[in-house]
Amino acid sequence: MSSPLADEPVEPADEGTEPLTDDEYAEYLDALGPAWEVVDDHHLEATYEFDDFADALAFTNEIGELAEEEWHHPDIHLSWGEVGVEMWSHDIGGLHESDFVMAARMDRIYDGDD
Ligand SMILES: C[C@H](O)[C@H](O)[C@H]1CNC2=NC(N)=NC(=O)C2=N1
Repeated sequence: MSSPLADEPVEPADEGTEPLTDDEYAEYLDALGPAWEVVDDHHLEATYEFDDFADALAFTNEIGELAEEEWHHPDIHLSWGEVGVEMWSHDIGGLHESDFVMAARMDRIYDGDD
């Protein structure tokens, strides 16, 4: 079941915006699925599991299309049966609401609800 966050627009941070603090991002993290964690108060991380490389590659391509549509891009590590994702706002050097929306959108694709 994906998060209502996935229905929010992806509105990347304006230049000069401060990254979210742990208190500020807590509500967004709570709204995401259990796959996601915040690392070093800097980025979101998740690992999605698949039956084989072909399925992992297909998912990689789907989230790549999402990233291009929204012009907000994850770092993706593609392996046999696994896709590792890191999500943060490079322009501000940390986390923004748009990163949590993207994470929820990726969950929705993984869950097949998209
Ligand atoms: C130059 C280009 O607009 C920027 O690099 C955009 C593209 N995609 C992006 N993706 C992410 N995750 N963070 C950014 O700051 C970002 N900025």
